[in-house]
Amino acid sequence: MASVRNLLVFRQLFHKETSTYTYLLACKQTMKAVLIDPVLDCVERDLKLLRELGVQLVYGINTHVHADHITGTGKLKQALPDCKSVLGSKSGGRADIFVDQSERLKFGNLMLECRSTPGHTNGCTTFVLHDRAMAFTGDALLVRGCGRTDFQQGSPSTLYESVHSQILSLPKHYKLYPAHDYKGFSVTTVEEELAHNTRLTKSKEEFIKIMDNLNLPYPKRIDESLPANLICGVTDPVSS
Ligand SMILES: N[C@@H](CCC(=O)N[C@@H](CSS)C(=O)NCC(=O)O)C(=O)O
Ligand SMILES: [Fe+2]
Repeated sequence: MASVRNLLVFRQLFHKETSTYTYLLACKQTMKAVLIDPVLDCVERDLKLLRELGVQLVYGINTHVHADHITGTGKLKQALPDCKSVLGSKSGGRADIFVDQSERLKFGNLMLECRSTPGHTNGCTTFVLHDRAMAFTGDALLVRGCGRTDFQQGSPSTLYESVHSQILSLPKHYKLYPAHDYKGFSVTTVEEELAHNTRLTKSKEEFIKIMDNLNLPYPKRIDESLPANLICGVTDPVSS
């Protein structure tokens, strides 16, 4: 039997317009796959890649209800009826499977641990692949930054606690993969972020001040994205 280190097919995909990363993970022994944070505009690209790699999508996972783009999970489910959508239970949106702290999602012989990391939104979830020392942090932690806390259910105090207790407490060598990057980065590690994160290396009081004064413009597509993502990115209510 192949060692777990050789079991993973991994692809990091990018949506340029919203600087969103989508991750494809698949088990080489069973060819079962998951997509983390697929984007509606990129569903054809992702379906083609799944076909080319010969893998079967079992879960379309959203790390949270996104505010800047529409999720691809609803459209993927229409194309691949065996695929189930996954969302954190406190998200307030629709999905086939709701996950909570410490639950596990199995795909073939690989498994993701779900860690609740609220603060950017209530339902934000980080997915950890311990076998490969990788974590998918959504918008809770970005490379050298973090998700904003000024809309949805944002709370700087909650985000600070979440990131420190659930992400930066992982072993130092763990690789961290964010849902977005605006500065040209693709991946980081726990060790790097503990040393160099421009916000989360500060005290909690300083962090709250920084977050309360970001003054970022709202995402351009927020008005269409939020309502669509609450129903899995599709307007047909039967196909969540
Ligand atoms: N300009 C982009 C939106 C940029 C943005 O607000 N990004 C979010 C993540 S998507 S909810 C964020 O948390 N950013 C944190 C930061 O420090 O930049 C657009 O118009 O789509
Ligand atoms: Fe977000």
